[in-house]
Order: sequence, then C-alpha cells, then structure tokens
Amino acid sequence: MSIHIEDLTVRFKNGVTAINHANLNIPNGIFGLLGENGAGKTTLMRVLTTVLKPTSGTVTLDRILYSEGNYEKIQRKIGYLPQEIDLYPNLTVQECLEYMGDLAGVPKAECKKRIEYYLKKTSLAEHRKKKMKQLSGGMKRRVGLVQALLNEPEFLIVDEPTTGLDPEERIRIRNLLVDFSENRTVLFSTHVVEDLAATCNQLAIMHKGSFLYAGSMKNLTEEAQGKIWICKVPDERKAREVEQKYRITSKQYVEGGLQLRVISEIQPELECMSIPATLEDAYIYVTNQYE
Ligand SMILES: Nc1ncnc2c1ncn2[C@@H]1O[C@H](COP(=O)(O)OP(=O)(O)OP(=O)(O)O)[C@@H](O)[C@H]1O
Repeated sequence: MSIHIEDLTVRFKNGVTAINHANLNIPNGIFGLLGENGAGKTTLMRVLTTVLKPTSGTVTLDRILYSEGNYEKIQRKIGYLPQEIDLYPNLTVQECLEYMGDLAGVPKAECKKRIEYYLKKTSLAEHRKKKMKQLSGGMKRRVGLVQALLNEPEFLIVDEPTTGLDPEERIRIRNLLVDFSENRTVLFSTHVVEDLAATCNQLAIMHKGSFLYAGSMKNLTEEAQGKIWICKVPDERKAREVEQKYRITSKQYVEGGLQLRVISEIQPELECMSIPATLEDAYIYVTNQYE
C-alpha cells in the first residue's frame, strides 16, 4: 500500500494555512513523520483519515482518490491511533474492544478472534477484565493500538504513540509497531527522534506546512555529517558567547569547563573535534536551514 499526496493545501476558516502545497509519497513499511509543534502533522493525519477535507490538492491510497464517494472504502483500509485516546472508562478492555470493533463494522465472531489475537500480541490478555479507567497510560495506549487494528487496516496511522510512557513501555510500543508494519504501511508521527531511529528506514520532516525532507534515515543523517562538533569551553560566560554564534544542541558540565555539541558548516574557532552526526543532529540541522 502506498499513499501519494500532491500539492495538498489545508487552510482553516481563521486564515491559518496548516498545510501549504505539500507533496509526499508514503511507501510500504514504517514511515516516520517528524516536525515541530504546529508543523501540520495532525492536520495531515486528519486529512489521511478522511476526517478533514483539504482545501485543494489530491491524495490517493493505492490509486483510490480521496473523494466523497470513496471515503467509506478508504476508511475500511485505515486504522488510527489518535494522540489523545480516552476510551469508555467504565467498560472493561474486552467490552471496549468489542464495542469499537462493532462500530468499525467487524462481524462479531471475527472481532472476538481478532481481539483474542491482538490482546495476546500486546501482552494485554491478562488485563481484559479490567476497566479502562484502571489501566496505566501505556496499557491504554496498547488498547488504543488494538482498536486501531481491529479492522485489519492496510494503512495504520499513529499519532505520538509513545508520549508520556516510561522507557520500557516505549520500547514495547515501538516493537509492536514494527511487528504490525509487516505487509502494512504505518505512518508514525512523533517528536521523539529516538523512536524513529529505532523503527523506521524512511521519514519525512514537516515544517510550517510543507516537507523539508522525505527519504531515507541514512541520507538524512549524511546531510549533517562533518557539521557536528564537540567543543570545550572553560566557563558559562564563554558558553553563552558560543551560543550566540552557533546552534548548540547540548551542553553539559565536565571536568575543567563545559562541553558543547555544536552544529556548524565549518570548524568553530574553539577547542573542538568533529563527531558523527545522529538523526537528531540531522533533524535540527535540516530544520535550522529554513529558520
Ligand atoms: N481546527 C483548526 N482551526 C484553526 N487552526 C488550526 C486548527 N487545527 C490546527 N490549526 C493550526 O494549524 C497549524 C498546524 O497544526 P497541527 O495541529 O496540524 O500541528 P502539529 O504538527 O500536529 O503540532 P503538534 O506537534 O503540536 O501536535 C497550527 O498553527 C494550528 O494552530
């Protein structure tokens, strides 16, 4: 399954242009979506789930055009885990999923089979009788993932699935997404660069309503190679001077002063050495070029 977005624009009634003539291809597998607050990620996901009609431009899903007449067909192919998910607090996990499956039009017997399968896959089987309000944040997120999968979607869209979770739960959700991405397309939107580094090969960077980059993780990281430096300064005053001149991505006290991680096209005039770029460095490098 692949998704093509062509010259997409979303303008709200208040005049805000959330997506501005954007073009993107989303191929099979896990595809990461990175972008600062307000970049337009949620708006894009709302368009892709058919909740929001774009102002102009086209979207196709395996050559099916997003148009009023096709929305139902498209919705059947999509699963969505929104950023905020508060599923019926007084229902048990099992009841909640049966109800969600019913809403998604999954036949009852088939729905029970799928719930059984996905509860096991998400290590939630032993919690099926608990009420939703009794679950931890990570468990709720996993139930959210199961509900998004009940219609066996070919295209799964997940919005910030790991926000607020402890490291163990984050790793668990990431691994689940990798498992689920087999034979599917998964759009994984997050602010957590580390999560994408651990799960995707391909990603897009969204900035002020358009895409600054779309392609492989490897090529993105390549763009920042040779531009990342570790520099040492004696004190906070000197660190502030450097901060005014360069983009600093981290700062920590070390013996004899402060160590700064600096992004610069050329070697800064400081005691420093070049180090390999990470995905986070590359993300900041690319977005900084458009500031
Ligand atoms: N319903 C709306 N009406 C008016 N403006 C909106 C609406 N929804 C979003 N916006 C604006 O559109 C822009 C993009 O918002 P969007 O929620 O898509 O960004 P985002 O990348 O998902 O941000 P975040 O990472 O904070 O969730 C923002 O300027 C936002 O204020």
